[in-house]
Amino acid sequence: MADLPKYSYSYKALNSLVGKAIHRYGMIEAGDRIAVGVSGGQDSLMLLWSLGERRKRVPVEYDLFPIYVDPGFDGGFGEALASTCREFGFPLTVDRTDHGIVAHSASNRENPCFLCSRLRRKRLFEIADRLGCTKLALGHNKDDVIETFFLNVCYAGEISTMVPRQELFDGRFTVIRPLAMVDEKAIRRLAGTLAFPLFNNPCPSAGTTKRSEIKAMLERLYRSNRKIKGNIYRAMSHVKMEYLLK
Ligand SMILES: Nc1ncnc2c1ncn2[C@@H]1O[C@H](COP(=O)(O)OP(=O)(O)OP(=O)(O)O)[C@@H](O)[C@H]1O
Repeated sequence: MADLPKYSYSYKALNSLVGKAIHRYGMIEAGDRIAVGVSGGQDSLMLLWSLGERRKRVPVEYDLFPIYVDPGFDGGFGEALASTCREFGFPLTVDRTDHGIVAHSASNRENPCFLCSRLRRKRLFEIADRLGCTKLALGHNKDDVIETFFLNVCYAGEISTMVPRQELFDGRFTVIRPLAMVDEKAIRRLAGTLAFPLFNNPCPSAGTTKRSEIKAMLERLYRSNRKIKGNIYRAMSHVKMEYLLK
C-alpha cells in the first residue's frame, strides 16, 4: 500500500466528514467493540482503514474487528483480503458460505441480491456477537444513501433511506455507517492514492441491479446541475411533513 502524505487534502477532507458523521449521530463511544463488514470493495476497505487511522489520533478508545462473509463463488479472494486487512493492522474473520450459490440457484424464488444480503446480514450479526461486538460498521457512502432513497420511492413506494445510525434488537446492537456523508468519488480518489488493491467481484449479479440503473439516472441529473446532489442529501433531513400526502 502506498504511503499517504501526512496532511493529504483528500485524507483530511474524508476524515473530517467521517468525524462529522460520528459526532452528529453519536456513532462511537469509549470501549466500543466494532465489527466492520468488509466486502473487498473500496468503500468498506476505506471504512476499515479510516476508522483505524482515526483510532490512532482520537482520545476515544475502540476496537475494530473486520469480518468478510465469503458468498462461496469460485475465484474468491478471502486470503488476499485477509492480507490487506493485516496490512491495515487487523486480523480478518473470513466466513465461507454458499449464500451466493444458493441465491442464484433455481430453488430460490426471491431476488438473488435480496436473499444474499439478508443471509449475509444475519451472519454478520452472528459473528459480531461471537466476537463480543455490539456495533456493526458498514461502508455505505453518501451516494448509497441517496440511491436507496430513490430505490425505496420507485420500487417500494415509500419515503425512506438507510440511516447513519440504527439501533436493532431492542438496542442490543447498533449499525453505524461512518461514510454516510462521504462522496463515492472522494473514496475512490483516496483509495487510488493509497493504492488499495482491487478485488474482482465474482458475483454474476454484480452491476446488473436496479441500484445501477438509479445510479446512472442520478449521474445524468448531477451532470446537469452541480447543486442537485447536495440538495437531495439535504432534503432527506429537511422534511415538511405538512406538505406530504396523508
Ligand atoms: N460479503 C461481505 N462481507 C462483509 N461485509 C459485507 C459484505 N458485502 C457487503 N458488506 C458490507 O455491507 C456494505 C454494503 O454492501 P454493498 O454490497 O452495497 O457494498 P459493495 O459495493 O459490495 O462494497 P463496498 O461498499 O465495500 O465498496 C459494505 O460496504 C460492507 O460494509
